[in-house]
Amino acid sequence: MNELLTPAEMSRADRLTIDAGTPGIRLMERAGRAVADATAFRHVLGTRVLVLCGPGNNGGDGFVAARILAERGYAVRLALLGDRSRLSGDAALAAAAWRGATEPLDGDGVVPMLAQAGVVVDALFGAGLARTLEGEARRVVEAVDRSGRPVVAVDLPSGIDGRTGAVCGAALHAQTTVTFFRRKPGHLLMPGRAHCGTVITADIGIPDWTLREIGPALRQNCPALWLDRLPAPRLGDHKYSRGHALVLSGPALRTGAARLSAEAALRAGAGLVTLVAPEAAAAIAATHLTAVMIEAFADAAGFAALLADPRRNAVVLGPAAGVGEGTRALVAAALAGRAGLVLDADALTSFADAPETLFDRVRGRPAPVILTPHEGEFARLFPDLAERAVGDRPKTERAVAAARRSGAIVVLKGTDTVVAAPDGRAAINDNAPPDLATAGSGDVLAGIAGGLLARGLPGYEAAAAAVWLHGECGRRAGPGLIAEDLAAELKPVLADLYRRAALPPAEPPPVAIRQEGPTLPPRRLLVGSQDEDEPGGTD
Ligand SMILES: NC(=O)C1=CN([C@@H]2O[C@H](COP(=O)(O)OP(=O)(O)OC[C@H]3O[C@@H](n4cnc5c(N)ncnc54)[C@H](OP(=O)(O)O)[C@@H]3O)[C@@H](O)[C@H]2O)[C@@H](O)CC1
Ligand SMILES: Nc1ncnc2c1ncn2[C@@H]1O[C@H](COP(=O)(O)OP(=O)(O)O)[C@@H](O)[C@H]1O
Ligand SMILES: [K+]
Repeated sequence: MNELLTPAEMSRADRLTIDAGTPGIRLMERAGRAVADATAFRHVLGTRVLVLCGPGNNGGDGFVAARILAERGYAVRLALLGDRSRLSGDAALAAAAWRGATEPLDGDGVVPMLAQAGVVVDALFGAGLARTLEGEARRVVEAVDRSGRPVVAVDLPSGIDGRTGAVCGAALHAQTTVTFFRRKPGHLLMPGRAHCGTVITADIGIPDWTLREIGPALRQNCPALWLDRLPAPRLGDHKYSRGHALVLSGPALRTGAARLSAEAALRAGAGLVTLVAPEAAAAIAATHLTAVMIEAFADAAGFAALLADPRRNAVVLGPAAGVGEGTRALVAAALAGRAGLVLDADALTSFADAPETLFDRVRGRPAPVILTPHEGEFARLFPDLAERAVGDRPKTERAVAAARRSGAIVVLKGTDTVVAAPDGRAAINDNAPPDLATAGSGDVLAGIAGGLLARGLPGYEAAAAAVWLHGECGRRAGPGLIAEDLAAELKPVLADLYRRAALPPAEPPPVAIRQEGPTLPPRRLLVGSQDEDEPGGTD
């Protein structure tokens, strides 16, 4: 269930299913029924429902939902953007089965309709949104948003680009979004994610084999991607078999960032962690660290000598390391060695003037390199791929392009952190709370990634697991968290993961929407992971 389908890939899944014998109208019936279920789940009988339909199949789903809700006894009012005679295909069939009135829809007329509505079903535009909203379509979307009425969005909140998560001129904010078969990148990428509310993924009868044909590259970051590479400690393990991570400290007054990384690497399960520091910094760090060991070095040659022991299999370099030639030399020394490498913060910024000199050393290196830039650092290394430079190119594509260019695993951080590999794999993370936007939180992430490299995880899996674990730690630590709180949360988070890994494989997910028969009670739907209070929890 963690595959993400672009609208083009979804339309291919649709086409493959239809070609294999399921009529399109049946898919639309199930989609509309899922929307009706989700609406009825949150809004009791007696709520006035306003269904706003657009000119395509998204509108067709709206006609079906309207019919089913009316059959269930809801007072339903339906308005259509554009001319009914221009509806075609399945949408025309769905409209023909709607027995109520079809009112015209425009920016002025919708205002009194909204005043009477208890809930709005947004079936204006979904996967087929093709350009910036303008004219009446835009005025309607803006009026609905201004009204503050709860919105159940069909597939996507109208105005959100399903491929990129971008707002195309204007976009609704939904309380619930019901999508079909698999989520779309726009449900996870910002700002789309902030418009979706709770995302429900309904099974409408598209078979999983279509995914094999399509081969989607994008995933939601979740344990299924990497849990098999993260075994619980085993009988017979000893600390050296669990790997040894080195974390580079900054100078005397800047040791905190590396200490955060080092403790996180140890909590993530590296058998040993050594903080390596210039003399004066080592003395200061020594007053703060216990299980983390400390070694001092004088210069890049001394640092390289510390890496010579092949058991030292992971290095974290960058947090508060300082920007300039000194850090560049340390990065070069680390890249010349055989350890897996996490380059963060100053280790990235130090190459802003000549990123190719970094990438030249990364490409073809046998051990993995993980780069963990936030958007600012990313723009320094990949100016042509920066958010501001690329218009509507989504974060996923920018991260994959950067991974291909650099030869590294790229973790492009933010609310919607993307992990990308040079081979084109990419995962979008959605479990991180905004509380993580606090000083030092990125240092903890770099440390977790380094700890997982030390444990032997491959680069992509280490990076994706680190991002997810970091998000879970943030959720557990909760509001008011500071970076110091995060690493300790790895204990319960890992305990839970190991328990999960030891369980027998899960039952296949329940069929979401019953296809025929009476339409009354809401049925089980498949719900996004963050939404335990939705109908997925009932049956
Ligand atoms: N795929 C599946 O498996 C299933 C898909 N299903 C449903 O179908 C939906 C996709 O349907 P879709 O392809 O007809 O696209 P949709 O979102 O209705 O929009 C197209 C219409 O909008 C118009 N239009 C576009 N942009 C515009 C703008 N800015 N401003 C104004 N107009 C604009 C565009 O006009 P045109 O570009 O042709 O001028 C066209 O008329 C999908 O989201 C899901 O809900 C389900 O039924 C179950 C199975
Ligand atoms: N609004 C947010 N929601 C979720 N995670 C966030 C948010 N803002 C930042 N983060 C996460 O917090 C971390 C911040 O890292 P970074 O910007 O390097 O900060 P620092 O350098 O202070 O450690 C990253 O992992 C980022 O993904
Ligand atoms: K919609």
